[in-house]
Amino acid sequence: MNRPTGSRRRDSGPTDSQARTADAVSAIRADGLGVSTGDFTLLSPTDISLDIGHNLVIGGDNGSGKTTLLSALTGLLSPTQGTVTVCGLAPDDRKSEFRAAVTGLIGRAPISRELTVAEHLVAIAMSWSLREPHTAAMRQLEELEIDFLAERFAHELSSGQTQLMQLAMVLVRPAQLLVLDEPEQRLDSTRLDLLITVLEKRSQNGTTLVLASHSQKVIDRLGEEYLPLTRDATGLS
Ligand SMILES: Nc1ncnc2c1ncn2[C@@H]1O[C@H](COP(=O)(O)OP(=O)(O)OP(=O)(O)O)[C@@H](O)[C@H]1O
Repeated sequence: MNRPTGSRRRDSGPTDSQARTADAVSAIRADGLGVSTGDFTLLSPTDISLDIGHNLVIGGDNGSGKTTLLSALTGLLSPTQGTVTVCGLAPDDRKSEFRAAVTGLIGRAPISRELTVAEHLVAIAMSWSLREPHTAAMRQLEELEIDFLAERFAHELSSGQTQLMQLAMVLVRPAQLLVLDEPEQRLDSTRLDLLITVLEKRSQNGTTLVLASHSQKVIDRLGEEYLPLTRDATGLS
């Protein structure tokens, strides 16, 4: 059974309003959540109890089930055993109530060759009815220090710049809970420090972060709760 290895909560804890909300609903409640296909285990049974306003980093070796777990938490994949709620809802990425509460980056988000970097973010900001979508888009690009790429087409970027753009596409819209799969991918150490600072700010503003990561820096700075996944014997091939 996978379980978090104990709490490393911030001294300050959640704000009063977060605590009140947490009384009513958890960020994540998973009991024996598992995924298997035939006799092969993708994710061994996993328990998670995470309060709103706290962060979870999921670690573990390659193939231990991190992406599978994030996919189950975001409704991209259905668990084959156990139960799970996220922000009090059954994960279903086609339900507008769930999409309003939970967003994330798992793998690559689709991009259009017809749109510039800024236009991708403006489209997302408009779809979430942000009042000044262009301003919101530019602010987000500035926060990740890629505003100089605003007028480039999205397919004209380096791999690290593409990663930052994809993170910006997720960060530009509001969400209670943010799920990121190995956000450190393809980032140099300066950009990784910047990303961690941006995520710390989101966390301080009340967003719950759920990250999978191989980066010790991410684990140390964002992993209030740490869940190292292990593969079940039946998962070894
Ligand atoms: N579509 C699939 N069908 C069958 N098995 C799969 C599928 N996707 C992943 N797996 C297997 O499930 C297990 C967990 O994969 P997963 O991608 O969740 O691991 P991970 O911890 O995210 O790995 P990494 O650190 O390499 O990203 C692996 O053994 C993998 O080979």
